[in-house]
Amino acid sequence: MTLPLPKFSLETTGKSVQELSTVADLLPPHTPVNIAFLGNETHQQRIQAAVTIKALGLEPTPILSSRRITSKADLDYLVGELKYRADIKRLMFVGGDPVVPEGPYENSLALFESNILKTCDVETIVIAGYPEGHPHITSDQLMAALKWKIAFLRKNHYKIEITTQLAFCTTRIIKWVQDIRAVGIMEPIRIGVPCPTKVKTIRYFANLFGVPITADALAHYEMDIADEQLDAKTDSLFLELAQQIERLGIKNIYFHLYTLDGVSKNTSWIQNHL
Ligand SMILES: NC(=O)C1=CN([C@@H]2O[C@H](COP(=O)(O)OP(=O)(O)OC[C@H]3O[C@@H](n4cnc5c(N)ncnc54)[C@H](O)[C@@H]3O)[C@@H](O)[C@H]2O)C=CC1
Ligand SMILES: Nc1nc(=O)c2c([nH]1)NC[C@@H]1CN(c3ccc(C(=O)N[C@@H](CCC(=O)O)C(=O)O)cc3)CN21
Repeated sequence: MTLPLPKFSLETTGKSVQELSTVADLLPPHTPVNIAFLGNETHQQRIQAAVTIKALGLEPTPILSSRRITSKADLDYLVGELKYRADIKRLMFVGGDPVVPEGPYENSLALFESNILKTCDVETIVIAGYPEGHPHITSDQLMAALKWKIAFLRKNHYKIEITTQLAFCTTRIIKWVQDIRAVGIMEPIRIGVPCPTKVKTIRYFANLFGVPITADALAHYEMDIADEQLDAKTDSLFLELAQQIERLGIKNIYFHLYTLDGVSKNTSWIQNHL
């Protein structure tokens, strides 16, 4: 079965970026690769990851976690190095997990209002979407913030993309996409779904990110029968999403692949579905 993965993007971390070399030759040139902003990694790792991704002919998309940026100098240093050393064209902004911000930026709205966007001179700004909601932020709050960010970025003439949090439930994903389109947000949406990954790993990250594992997800991933050490499947979720999106005539939808057991594990899976 060939699944539709046109123009997909991937996510990596500082410590696992080297693994990308195993798939780089298979990927379309300039495939966007997000660099997760993890609390236990350093700016050096994030910058090196961007340099590595660029050298592989792919497009680094560093994520800035607003709440983990400790000062304006910290922000200027990180973004300056990403621009200078990896010539980044894309940057993703998220609120970030710390309950109390570690510096002056409470959320991505605050980062937008600093002058970082002007100084970093990137073409595409990516913001987050939450098809399954967020454990600490209400849907109304998320929608208000999304509208604010879109209006701000449109006014400032950026290319905009929305990349979603890990999501498992086709019904909720489709409903969320329709809600976004219904308020006139027609920009590209990359739906964040996991590649085949150990059931144990999926449960761990879903719990960490506050994404519920519904009955729908259990069925789509065959997680209801799977051993914790076996891989959860992904094909039926992909196919069903793609079919529904096509049937409903929703345009500008892509997939963002989370390779939570490491990208080298998913090399042949990605290759088979390109
Ligand atoms: N999608 C992803 O790949 C990632 C998502 N996150 C999650 O994203 C959340 C929100 O990110 P965005 O949608 O970019 O938010 P945002 O920065 O655009 O803010 C949206 C609204 O949520 C509030 N908010 C943001 N972070 C919060 C938090 N940790 N606790 C309570 N309220 C918060 C903001 O004040 C604002 O009202 C983060 O808190 C984090 O849990 C974090 C890292 C990566
Ligand atoms: N609320 C929230 N916080 C986050 O930090 C976050 C999200 N949501 N949503 C998705 C992204 C993806 N994130 C992550 C976080 C950790 C790994 C990670 O540790 N990966 C392992 C790879 C696999 C392995 O070999 O086991 C690594 O070592 O990099 C990957 C993606 C973080 N992200």
